[in-house]
Amino acid sequence: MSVKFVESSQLPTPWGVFDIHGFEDAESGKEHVVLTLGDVSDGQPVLARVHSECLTGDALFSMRCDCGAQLQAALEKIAEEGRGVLFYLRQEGRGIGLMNKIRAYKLQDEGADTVEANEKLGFGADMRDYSLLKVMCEHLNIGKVRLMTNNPRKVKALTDQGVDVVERLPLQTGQNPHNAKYLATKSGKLGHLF
Ligand SMILES: Nc1nc2c(ncn2[C@@H]2O[C@H](COP(=O)(O)OP(=O)(O)OP(=O)(O)O)[C@@H](O)[C@H]2O)c(=O)[nH]1
Repeated sequence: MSVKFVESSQLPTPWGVFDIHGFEDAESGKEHVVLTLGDVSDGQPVLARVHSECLTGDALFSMRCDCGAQLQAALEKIAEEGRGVLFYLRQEGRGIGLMNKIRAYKLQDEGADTVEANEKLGFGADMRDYSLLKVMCEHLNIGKVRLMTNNPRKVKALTDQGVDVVERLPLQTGQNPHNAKYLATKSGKLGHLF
């Protein structure tokens, strides 16, 4: 594992002043960030969100997915509790990258669902790798989490790396007519729990 901690600083947000921790993967050149609020290293379960980058949803307000709404809801919930962690992983497009995600969108415009579109481009349905979470959790001394997700793969990924997921909290928000088919495919083909 070539992921290394780089530096920490502060990040004021509309929901409070978070700490921001930078990590880089020398092998892939990818840079990731983790936001924390409060003392997350005290051994108590930490309210957590593992979020994969979605430039279109997180930064450009896209309604084709539920990513931006989930990101905001997660930060709000962490702020409400005054303690928690957001792992922001730069695995755009479920790991296929931004340009390929736009190619996949075009195929979806033409009738494919989100899984078929990935496959037509020669990718698996979900190419994400969560193994870097181990280094991040160890660095922050996080051993137990209450995970905000609808995705059972994230629960398994953390558990496989020795992080105890003591609770899964559904994160259902951002549904709209533009993402109805996408969300139905996630629950029908990708095993998302809704
Ligand atoms: N390939 C592809 N990726 C997409 C599409 N729509 C959204 N994404 C990506 O899907 C990922 C969604 O990430 P998350 O919200 O962390 O994960 P999730 O699997 O939806 O699980 P939870 O939100 O935790 O329930 C992001 O990387 C998005 O860029 C799409 O149509 N095709």
